[in-house]
Amino acid sequence: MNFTKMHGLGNDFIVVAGEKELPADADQRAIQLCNRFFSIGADGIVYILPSDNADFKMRIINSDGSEPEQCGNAIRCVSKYVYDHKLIDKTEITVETLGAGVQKVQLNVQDGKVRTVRVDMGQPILNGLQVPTTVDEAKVINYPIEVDGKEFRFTAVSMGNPHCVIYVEDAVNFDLATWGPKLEVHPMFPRKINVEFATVKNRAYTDMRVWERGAGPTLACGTGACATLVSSVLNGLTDREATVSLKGGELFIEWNEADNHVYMTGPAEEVFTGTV
Ligand SMILES: N[C@@H](CCC[C@H](N)C(=O)O)C(=O)O
Repeated sequence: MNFTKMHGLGNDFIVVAGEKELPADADQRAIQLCNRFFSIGADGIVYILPSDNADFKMRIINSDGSEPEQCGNAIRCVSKYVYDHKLIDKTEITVETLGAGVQKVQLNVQDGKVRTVRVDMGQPILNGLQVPTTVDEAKVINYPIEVDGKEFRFTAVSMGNPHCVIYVEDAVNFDLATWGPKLEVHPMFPRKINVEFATVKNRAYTDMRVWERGAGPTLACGTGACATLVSSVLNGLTDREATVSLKGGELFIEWNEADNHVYMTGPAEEVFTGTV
């Protein structure tokens, strides 16, 4: 299998193009090839496939073999890949996702290569049961949750995939490894959840660290950054445009009042190619 190793702010993927559909053993391949000690190593495998209603279809498999509905950093990598590898010759493209519909992407090209990518990530889903959580409310904002006798408060947002955002005093030094995995599988989240720990620095800047469903602690999460901005607006903490600072770098996120869509802008990088 030919592959290209790519990343969005250190959230890294084995990108595979040229297959017609997802391989039957996609889960096992991901578990094996994403292993950082015995194989290539990555947070997931991303397949660029043909689509009937968009320029391309993207499917992503997490490093534990599970398939999420959407991935913000992967969609930027896919968009860079198809342009830089000349599979397409335009700077406005569409990418079909499993659970977030067809997304519109704008490529910022300099010297013939894509440098940054702006993605229309669609409308956030806020209904508690639809995120999904077990909370039957139109919005789940600053809601209590108990883990091992400790109470947190979370805001639930789906960007196609489920997120819970928790505000802490110091996200950068927060004990992600202890609380992330416990919250990921908490019974309030029927399809598990991505967990964002955030600290708002000012109305336009937020620190965030993420524990991803199916991948653990990653250096960045695009959908997580979008969920964090939406949560911060719902909690009255930031404006509708803000920078979210992750371990691997910064993403600029806008939640447009007119169309209710969330827009994410950030880089994508190619690291190396190989055959396995
Ligand atoms: N890293 C991603 C999200 C990948 C999927 C996630 N682990 C899930 O299971 O929902 C991003 O950049 O959005």
